[in-house]
Amino acid sequence: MSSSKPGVLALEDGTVYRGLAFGAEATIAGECVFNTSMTGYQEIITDPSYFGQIVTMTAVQIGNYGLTPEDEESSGPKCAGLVVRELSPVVSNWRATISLSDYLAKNGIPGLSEIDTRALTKKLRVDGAMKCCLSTLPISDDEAVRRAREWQDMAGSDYVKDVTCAQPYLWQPDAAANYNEPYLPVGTTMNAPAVPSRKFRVAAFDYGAKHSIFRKLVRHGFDVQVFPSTSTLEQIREQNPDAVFLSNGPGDPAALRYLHKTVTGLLPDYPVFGICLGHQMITHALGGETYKLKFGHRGGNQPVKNLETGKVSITAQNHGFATDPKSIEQRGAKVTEINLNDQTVEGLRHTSLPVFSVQYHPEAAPGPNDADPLFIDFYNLVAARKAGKI
Ligand SMILES: NC(=O)CC[C@H](N)C(=O)O
Repeated sequence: MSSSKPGVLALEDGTVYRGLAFGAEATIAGECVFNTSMTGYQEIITDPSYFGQIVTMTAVQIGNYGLTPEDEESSGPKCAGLVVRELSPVVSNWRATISLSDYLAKNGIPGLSEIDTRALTKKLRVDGAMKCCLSTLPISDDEAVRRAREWQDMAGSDYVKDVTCAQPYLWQPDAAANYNEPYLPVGTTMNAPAVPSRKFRVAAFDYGAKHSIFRKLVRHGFDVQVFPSTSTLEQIREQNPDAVFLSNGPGDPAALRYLHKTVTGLLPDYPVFGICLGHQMITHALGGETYKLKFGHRGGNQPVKNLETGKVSITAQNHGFATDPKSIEQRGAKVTEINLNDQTVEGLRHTSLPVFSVQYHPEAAPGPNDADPLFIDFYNLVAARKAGKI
C-alpha cells in the first residue's frame, strides 16, 4: 500500500509530478520509460534489461496479485524505480508471498503512485525518453529536476557488466518452469511439448538474461551452459558447444565493443541465435549500426510482421535501440521481421551463415507466446549443422 508520504518524479525538461511514495526511501536518477503490459509487473521489475531505467506502468492498477519467488526473472529487481497510477491496496493471490511495496522496500527500490501515468506516457511519446529523478525523500522540485539533468545518460555506458553472472554455470531446470507455460491448469504438472530425444549443448552468453529464456531453451532440447559476458572466444571453444545463444541485456548496444569483437569471432563457427541485446550484438559484430529509438518498445502487445512468411505475431518487447537496416543489408544479413507500429527492424538472418536473431523477447514472461516456434527453428538449425547439411 502507498504511504501517505509524498514523493516526486522530475523530468529533465523541468516537468514535475507529485505523488505518493512506496517501496524504499531513496532518491535515484535514470531514464524514464513506459511499459504497456497489462500483467507481469514482477517479471518486468526483475528483467535486467531495465537496469538504469525508471519504469512507468501504463496499466492503471499495479500490485493486486503481489509477488512470488517463482516469478523472479533474475536475482531480484533490476529497474532503478517504478511509477504507477494506483498501487493496489490489497494483495489477492494464493501464490503471493509479499506485497509490491514491501518487496521494493526490501530491495532498496523506490516507487511512486498516484501519478497521471497517461499524461506522462503521452509526454514521453511526443518528446521522447528522458532523463528523470524519482525521490521518496523530502526534496524540492528544483533539486529533483537538477538531479534528473545531472544523471549521466546511458549512451556510451556499459551496463552489462553490472548484471551478467560472475561465473559460468549449467542452468538447472527449476520448479518455476511449470508456471511459465500458457494455459496450465492450476495444480497440474506441465503438459510438456515433446522434447527431442537428442539434446544439443548451447553456450548462452548472459548479458542480463531472464530465467525464462533458459527455461525455454531447455524445454526445446538444449542443455544450457551459461557464460558471463566477458567470456572469451577460447573459453567458449574449450567447451565445444553445438550452438551459441546471445541474451537480452541493458544499456547502449553500441558501447559494448568487447562483446562485438567476441561475437564477430563466434559467427563463422557456430549456429547463433540472439535476442534483443543479443540481436544488437550480432548487428555490430557484422559491422552494422544501432540507433536510439525515440521512446522505445516496451510491453506485451507489439505487432511484428515476418517478411518471409507474411505472418504477424504479437510479441513481448523491451528495447530502446534498434538495428539500422541499411547497415546490415550491406554486410551479408537481411531483415526478416519488422514492427508494424513504426516499421523498425525486429529480426535478421545471415544470408550464408546459420545465424539469426530477433529484437523482441521470444520467452515472453510476461507476454504472449506467439514466438515459441523460434526455439524449434533454432533446434532444427543446430540439427542441420550437426548433420552436415549446412
Ligand atoms: N531487452 C533488451 O535486451 C534491450 C536491449 C537494449 N538495452 C535496448 O534497450 O535496446
